[in-house]
Amino acid sequence: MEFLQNSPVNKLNALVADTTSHMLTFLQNPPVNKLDALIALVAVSAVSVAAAYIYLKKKVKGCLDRNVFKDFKLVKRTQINHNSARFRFALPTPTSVLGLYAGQFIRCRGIDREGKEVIRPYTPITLNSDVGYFELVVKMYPLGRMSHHFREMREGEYLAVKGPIDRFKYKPGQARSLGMLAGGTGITPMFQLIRAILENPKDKTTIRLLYANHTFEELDLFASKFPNHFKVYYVLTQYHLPTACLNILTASGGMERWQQPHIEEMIQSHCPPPSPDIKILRCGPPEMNKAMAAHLNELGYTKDMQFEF
Ligand SMILES: Cc1cc2nc3c(=O)[nH]c(=O)nc-3n(C[C@H](O)[C@H](O)[C@H](O)COP(=O)(O)OP(=O)(O)OC[C@H]3O[C@@H](n4cnc5c(N)ncnc54)[C@H](O)[C@@H]3O)c2cc1C
Repeated sequence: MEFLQNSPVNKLNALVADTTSHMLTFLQNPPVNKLDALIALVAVSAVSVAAAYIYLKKKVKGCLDRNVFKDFKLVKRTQINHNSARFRFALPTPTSVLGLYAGQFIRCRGIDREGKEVIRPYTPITLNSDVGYFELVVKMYPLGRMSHHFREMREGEYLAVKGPIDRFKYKPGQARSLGMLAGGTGITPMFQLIRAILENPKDKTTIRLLYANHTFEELDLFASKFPNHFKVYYVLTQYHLPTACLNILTASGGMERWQQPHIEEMIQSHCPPPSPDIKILRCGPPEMNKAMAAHLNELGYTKDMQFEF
């Protein structure tokens, strides 16, 4: 009850009531001179601006706990292809939000095929504007421990989740331009960030994404809707690479697969050039991350200009 009384919404209601009562007094006792009228008008405007400020600044109260795993019910599972699926989890009420901001992710706990506990990070593709549920897109690897848990998961079962985890804190305007290097499911933290930036009309950050994959419908929609802010380059479809290189890029194992000289050329052509006001984000298989860091260092991107999810 005390929480309800002190909640930002209640404070807003109190302010609105206060403003209304001031306005009524103002109307019932019209000011005798212009100075009184001006003072009254300034007071009313100040209260209204404060009310709007509190409303806009109010923090979304999410459903997660940073220290304790909480269970969320799987309500829908949609197979995307032979090894990837979209999982929709219900939040406690239809109006609840998960409470994750751009750049943040969650940790999920599961059981591997040997019955041992396993914990892995995942990035929901939904934002706080999606109420009542959150969604994960998960690629399940044949030998992956958490992959096993997701492969076996059925609708009606619960997933243990904790968070948010925020190693990369994004603030609109923190970089003039973002370059993104993503491979496979490494797209999920990028997707969350791309959505948050493009859906915020005040955020003018430009984004260039180099994605080691085939096309991704949602990204194409963003690219056509925001041509000045967002460009995506698919490594596997836009470059007519020899079959050997395609195999190199699609498969995950082996460092040499990501060390091809043409990858540096792609970075040079499609990412913002090194500068203190840009950031290059990386997320993909470990071998890819390592090789991309080496390429970026070689091209003159300092540590401050890079971030690995
Ligand atoms: C910040 C962050 C967010 C992430 N978000 C998502 C997400 O939204 N969806 C998602 O599907 N994954 C995501 N991942 C990856 C996820 O955390 C796991 O690494 C992945 O699901 C594999 O876990 P596993 O236990 O099944 O595999 P493990 O048991 O750790 O690995 C077993 C084998 O699987 C293969 N493998 C594992 N990971 C990869 C990989 N990334 N690429 C290629 N082969 C691999 C390798 O052959 C490996 O030897 C994210 C990772 C990070 C760091």
